[in-house]
Amino acid sequence: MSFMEQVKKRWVENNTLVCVGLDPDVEKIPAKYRELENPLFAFNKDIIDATAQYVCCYKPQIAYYNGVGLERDLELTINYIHESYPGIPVILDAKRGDIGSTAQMYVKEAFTRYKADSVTVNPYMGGDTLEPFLEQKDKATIILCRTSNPGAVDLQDLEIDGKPLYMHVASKATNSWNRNKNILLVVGATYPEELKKIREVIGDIPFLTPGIGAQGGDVEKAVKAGTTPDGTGMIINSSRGIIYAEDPSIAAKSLRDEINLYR
Ligand SMILES: O=C(O)c1cc(=O)[nH]c(=O)n1[C@@H]1O[C@H](COP(=O)(O)O)[C@@H](O)[C@H]1O
Repeated sequence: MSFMEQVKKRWVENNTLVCVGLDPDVEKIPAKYRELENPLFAFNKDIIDATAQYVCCYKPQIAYYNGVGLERDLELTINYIHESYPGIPVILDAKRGDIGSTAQMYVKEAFTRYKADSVTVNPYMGGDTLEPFLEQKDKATIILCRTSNPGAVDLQDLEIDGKPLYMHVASKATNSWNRNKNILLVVGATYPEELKKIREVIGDIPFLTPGIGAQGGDVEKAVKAGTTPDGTGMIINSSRGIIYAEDPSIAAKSLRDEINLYR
């Protein structure tokens, strides 16, 4: 099953738009895990077992593994999700983007080495850098459009030909780039007005929406602005808000229920 088919199935059958971000900081996880050979994997495994029934996706951020030389923990984590919870797709958050020949290697990294179902990419080097990803018909390419951070305004909001740069990204993603219908857009929950504006022009292309929980985005505003008329169309990510919660299972369930109140 393709990434999109798996996500749509989880949206409906598990009634959830929640994505748990697997961003374990080796300095912040409890001491009992730090002594183990694969500390991040052991930590993630407990989070995954506690939250699987409440999620439509998992999203590990590659820097938490590569940055500390624990890539093996990332491989073990993704394998564990595929083996123990088939049907829950994995987004590798790597925000890649480079000339075609290098992008081919990034494709290998995401889909052959790590066996992710989808990867985040930065489109600001242009359409040719996305091609190697877009050709992977069963995988999804998740393109940064309007990000959740305060500095998103610095460049993404600059007006070109009467509309902000992020709207140009949104229209290319709806038209020329999306011939295989395997694109999603990153639009942050911290900017509900932009979520609404982008939703108005892109039809039912799904959003990956980070920014709730630790970054303070408002769930009600984000859900009302970003969902499609059938109440889906969003993958709403929380990382620190769930993985460091006193009880990650309760935190994931509460987020699912809060989102479901508004869609
Ligand atoms: O592509 C992303 O996932 C992403 C895009 C964006 O605009 N903002 C953003 O926070 N993210 C990622 O989403 C996660 C947010 O983490 P928390 O703030 O802990 O929930 C991190 O993995 C970020 O790298």
